[in-house]
Amino acid sequence: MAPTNTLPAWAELQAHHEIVGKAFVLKEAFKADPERFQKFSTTVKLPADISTEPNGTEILFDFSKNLVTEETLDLLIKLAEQAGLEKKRDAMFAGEKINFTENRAVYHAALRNVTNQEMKVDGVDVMNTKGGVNDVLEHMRVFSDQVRSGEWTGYTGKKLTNIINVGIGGSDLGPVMVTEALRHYGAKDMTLHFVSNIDGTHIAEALANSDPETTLFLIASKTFTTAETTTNANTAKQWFLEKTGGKGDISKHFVALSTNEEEVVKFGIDPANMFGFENWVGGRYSVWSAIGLSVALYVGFDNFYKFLAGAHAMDQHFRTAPLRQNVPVLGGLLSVWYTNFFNAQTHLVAPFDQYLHRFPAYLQQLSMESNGKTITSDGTPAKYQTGAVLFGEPCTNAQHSFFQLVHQGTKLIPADFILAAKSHNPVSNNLHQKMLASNYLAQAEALMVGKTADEVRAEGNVPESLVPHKVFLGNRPTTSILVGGAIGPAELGALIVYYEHLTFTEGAVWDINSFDQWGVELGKVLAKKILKELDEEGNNGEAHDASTGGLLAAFKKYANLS
Ligand SMILES: O=P(O)(O)OC[C@H]1O[C@@H](O)[C@H](O)[C@@H](O)[C@@H]1O
Repeated sequence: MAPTNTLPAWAELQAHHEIVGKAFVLKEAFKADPERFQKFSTTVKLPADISTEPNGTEILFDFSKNLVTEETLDLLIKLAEQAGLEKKRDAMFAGEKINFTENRAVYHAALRNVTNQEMKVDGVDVMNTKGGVNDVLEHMRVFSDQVRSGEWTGYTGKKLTNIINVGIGGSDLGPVMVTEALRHYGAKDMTLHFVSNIDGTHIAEALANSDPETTLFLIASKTFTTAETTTNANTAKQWFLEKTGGKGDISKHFVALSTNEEEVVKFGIDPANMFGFENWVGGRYSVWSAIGLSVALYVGFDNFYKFLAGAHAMDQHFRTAPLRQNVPVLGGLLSVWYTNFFNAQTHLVAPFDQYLHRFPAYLQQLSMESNGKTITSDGTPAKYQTGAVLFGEPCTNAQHSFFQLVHQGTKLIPADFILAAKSHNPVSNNLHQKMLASNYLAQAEALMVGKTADEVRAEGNVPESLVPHKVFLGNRPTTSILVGGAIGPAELGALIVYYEHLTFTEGAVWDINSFDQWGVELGKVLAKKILKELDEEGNNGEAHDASTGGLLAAFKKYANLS
């Protein structure tokens, strides 16, 4: 396609930013238009049979505290249309190979296609084919039921209650985030560990309090060749065999979640205990696949299925809602607006929800591995900014640390705030949840209205020299997401998919391939080479630049390597 910044709507947006965007005062917009909240907010309703609410949970997306007018949204949608967003979306759902640098379809939506719509890649029905989506789901159901009920036992006949997931990147972040988010639904007799880091501390700490008789290892790796995962898995296998004096039965204690049967078998896992998926599932989208087995084990298959169903509901919304009411599209276009026209560099996501404490970390991979790209579809560098730096922490904690910069720093930090109306833990007569909600509301309002010098003075007793320090410029944009019930599996599924398609929308407009990740390769290759050098006697890194060589030599000296 033509470079995004040469599309007619881009120039229109630039002109609109000069005239309207730069001068836009959010609090004035609310005064001028009493309907602004209604006009700029949209509610998505989940099906009742999967929701935490009897009539179906509503999720309200309030975009009204963003620096936009109706004309801004119209122009952004025009840009999306000119960039071919709908065509690209439909191509993804049609199983076309839109991941063109790896010649792969991007079809993780099939994994949560709970209405069993026809979905095909290369003419093959991925849902109902042997070993396809429905078969793997059934395998996951049977296995998770057996482990949870105690029918599947370890080599001494004991129930497996200690689950260790070994995986990294998408094979870790999704399972960790989702099991934490759904802890309320988790089996009370189960302990979960997630080992990802090559730092031996990670596996050592997980094994330290584990009993081999009751431990189940899930070796989670799409490729089954990732250095961290294969090394940690081998260490786990060695530990298991040593601890059981060679009597331990690998087939009862190790299962593989992977696309690579050959490597799984080489490792020593019975293919019958392999839960497969296809290469059209990107690592960062794999929690919906067999990689989500830890979730199914922990919260039970029925809840895992509701998680998929909530995700599917958001897929349906993204596929069918008009762009102007399409929440992931609006979220993505707002990100484009701030990134490309306001020169914002970041995207803050702050869940007002302790269970969602790993949500920002999960979104970092989703967003930054997808859209941290410079090269556009024709192989030339983008002449505009792409992926923002996504960061976040749960609130209210974040308010007591980096929110200083969000309120009074020199940078524009567009922020998303997420809250559930109902807490799973309404302790102290729901006081905590009301305080949480008051902060959720107050932060967005404070960021918008700010505080003028006159308002500071009116508070009295403020020395004039302090006044500028107490001024808040305000006019800082937020999107508020309010889940109408509690965050259960379906609500969580829908929230994740909101961000997936928001990321898709950004990538479609920026004309980049959001589905590869070549940028992670260079460091991996170099690390392999350096690992050999660490063992080579007399090699003091002479082949490297002076800094790398100097550090390598110093490491060898301090670590007593020759
Ligand atoms: O699941 P695998 O094959 O072990 O890969 C883990 C991760 O490996 C990283 O190198 C990739 O950048 C991620 O996208 C991926 O999720």
